[in-house]
Order: sequence, then structure tokens, then C-alpha cells
Amino acid sequence: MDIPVADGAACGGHGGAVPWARARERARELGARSGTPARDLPLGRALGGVLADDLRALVGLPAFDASAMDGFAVAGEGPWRLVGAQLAGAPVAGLSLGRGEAVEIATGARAPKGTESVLPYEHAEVEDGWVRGEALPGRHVRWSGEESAPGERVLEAGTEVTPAVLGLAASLGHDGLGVRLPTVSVLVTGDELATNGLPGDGVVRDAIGPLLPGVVAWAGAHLDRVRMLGDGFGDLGEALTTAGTDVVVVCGSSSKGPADHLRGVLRELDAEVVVDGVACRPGHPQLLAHRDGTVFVGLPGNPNAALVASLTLLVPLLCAMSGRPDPTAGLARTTLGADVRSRPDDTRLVAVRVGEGYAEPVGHDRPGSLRGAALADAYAVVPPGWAGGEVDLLRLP
Ligand SMILES: Nc1nc2c(c(=O)[nH]1)N[C@H]1C(S)=C(S)[C@@H](COP(=O)(O)OP(=O)(O)OC[C@H]3O[C@@H](n4cnc5c(N)ncnc54)[C@H](O)[C@@H]3O)O[C@H]1N2
Ligand code: MOO
Repeated sequence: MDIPVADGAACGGHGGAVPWARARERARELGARSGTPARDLPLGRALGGVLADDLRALVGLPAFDASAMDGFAVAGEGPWRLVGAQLAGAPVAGLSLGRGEAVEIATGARAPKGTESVLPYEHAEVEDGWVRGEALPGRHVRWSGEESAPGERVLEAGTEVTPAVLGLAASLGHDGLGVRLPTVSVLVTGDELATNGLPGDGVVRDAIGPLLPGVVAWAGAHLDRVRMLGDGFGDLGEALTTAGTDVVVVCGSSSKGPADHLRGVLRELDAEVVVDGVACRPGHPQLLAHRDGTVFVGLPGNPNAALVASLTLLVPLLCAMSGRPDPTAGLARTTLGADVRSRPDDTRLVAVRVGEGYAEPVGHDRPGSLRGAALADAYAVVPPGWAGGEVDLLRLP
């Protein structure tokens, strides 16, 4: 893979840090080049992927003539002599309608041979084994193959697998789908972290493990596992090389402290580093690297910084891997409803609530606090040296 390393040294502040917009571009470029292989997955695992191939009807739909109403299947002119009953799922028992005959029928039940229409109960009168009413020819029957013909292409390759797509695929007879759905594992590092109970006295509740699955799903990828790790160098190296997923996210090991081993481990693995530091606040200690088809993303440990970094590198990367649109995009540029100071060298990501024609900073968005992000629906993107005017918005999941 031929991707240049850091061209952002001129951005000042943190040597080698890449400007925020350029970091996102690099993540997209790496994702597009890496791609993700098509995998055959059972329907229950395919949600959020994109179709690797066109979806075709394995059978015509409906697969048989069926009643669309509870009532009477009839043939010919009325009144009709009632000759039997047909429930949904019941065997057909060789039922066949002659002209002037009716069969009591449930919605979805196979219409007997000869059926010309179905007369709903509410339009029928039944007396002494005879059915009367006004039956409209062809009405209230789902005719075999009228929705899709056998072999017909119903969706194009590249379509996102939504809940409706899964239901449709099942209706068409598919047990699984070929999809592009990047797989992700998350390694949360830190000896001070606990996954339950009350924080305090040097113990911090892991906030990133609970936050990331939703971000990963939003970007159309599958989270294989979240693994808690101590701060040891060896553990991290072993975990990175044995993860077995397309992308490995490491949280809380990206800065310059004695326990921040990610950079060193990536060096030992001879991984190619694509982004090492991003000129943004919060979230500047971020890493993007790859080796042998696996992409590594380093997120800062401070939870709001980790969320910013995941929207900066991880989401664009994953979306580009499967070729789907980035869900952070699409909000119109807007003005800010309160004074915000820009930084000289860094892009600021400010938690805001989006109103009509403006966005209101909600506060509480320091690097260690998710309170602002939890109140917000977007981050306002305040470029270095910004002196007022409209800003871009980055949608939050
Ligand atoms: N000498 C420097 N020190 C620091 C820098 C720097 O540039 N030079 N950057 C600061 C910034 S900004 C950030 S952000 C952090 C990033 O550090 P790490 O990614 O190595 O993360 P840690 O040091 O392990 O933790 C930082 C902070 O976040 C808490 N944390 C960690 N993981 C979690 C988690 N899963 N859930 C909740 N909270 C977590 C941790 O307890 C620390 O309080 O580095 C600064 N330092
Ligand atoms: O910028 Mo750090 O990433 O402030 O939290």
C-alpha cells in the first residue's frame, strides 16, 4: 500500500500532527485501498453491511397464489356454494374450485385452483351453506410471481443491508447474504479501568468500551469483541497480532506516557503509520497504521477525545472500506449561537445542539467528559484561526 506518511508537520503545536480534515482524508484513502472482502454471512449477522452482489429472487414472489383477506375464495358468478375451508399453512388437500363454488379462506392461505377472487367476510352474507356478495374479479388475491419473478434482480450490489433488506432476503428464500461488513475488535487499555461498580480512589469506569459498539455499528461494521487489557507492552503486541479482525482499535495507549505502548508496538511490528497525531482538540493523540491487511486505529483515553477521534479516523475508515456514505456528513453549515474561541493551530470540535439556522454549544465537553456529547447532536468544527462565520457540523451517532 502506497500511502505517504505525515504531511502535517507544518501545522505547528504537535510536531508531525496532521490537520484534522487531512487526517479524515487519509482514513478514507486507507479504507478505500484496504477494502473489505465479501463474506457469506447468515441473515442474523449481515445487518449494516453492504450487498457484495445483486440480490436476486430465488423464487417468484409470492411463491403461490394466496388470499390477501380473511373471507371466501370464489369462482364464477355468485351466489356460491360453500364447499370447504382453507387455513394458512394447512395442506391444500387437493381443493379446487368449480364455477359457483366458494371456500372459506384465511389471509395468506393458498388459494385453491380455480380461485378468481376473494370476498372478505365483511362483504359476504352466508346462509344455509351459500355465500352471497359482490366479488370483484381478481381482487384480494396475491397472485404468484406478481411482486417479483424468479431470478429477478430486486436490489443492486452496494445496497446497505437494513432490517427491511434482511426481511426481503428471507422472503425471497435466502438463508444468508454475501456482504462487505468490516470486522472490528477493540482493545481497551489501562490498569486503572473497571468495567462495573463505582469509580473512585484511582479507579475509573471504562467509558469507551460501552461507547464504541454503537459507533462501529453506525459506520456499517461488525464489532467482534471488546477486550480489556492492562498497560503491559507484551499484552498489547500479542493482542494486536492475534485479533483476527480487519480493524483493531486500541484505546488509551496513544500518548507519550510510560504506559503508552501503542506507538512502540506498531514500530516493532513494522506497521506503516499513516497518521500519528491530529491537530485537533480534543483528541490529538490519534494513530492510524496498517500491516498485512490489518488496520490499527489508536484512540486517546480521555472519553470525549476518544469519541472525537473515532469520528475523525475510525468512521471514515470503516465507511470507505465497505463503500458506504459517512454518517457524520449531511448537516448544513451553520453559525454558532454563542461565542467560541478558535485555537491558532488546532481544529476545535465543540459539542452543539443544532437549531434552526444556528448551533448552540452545550458546554461540558472537556476531553475527559462525555456530558456535552451526550447532550449534543453534533460537533461544530471550528478551524484553526477561525474568526466567526459559518462552521461545518459533524453529526454524532
Ligand atoms: N506529555 C503528554 N501527556 C499527554 C498528552 C501529550 O501530548 N503529552 N496528551 C494528553 C491528551 S490530550 C490525552 S487525550 C491523553 C491521551 O492519553 P492516552 O491515550 O495514552 O490515555 P491514558 O493516558 O491511558 O488516559 C488518559 C485519561 O483517560 C482516562 N481513560 C483511559 N481510558 C479510559 C477509558 N476506557 N474510559 C474512561 N477513561 C479512560 C485515564 O484514566 C486518564 O485519565 O494524554 C494526555 N497526556
Ligand atoms: O486532546 Mo486530548 O485528546 O485533550 O483529550
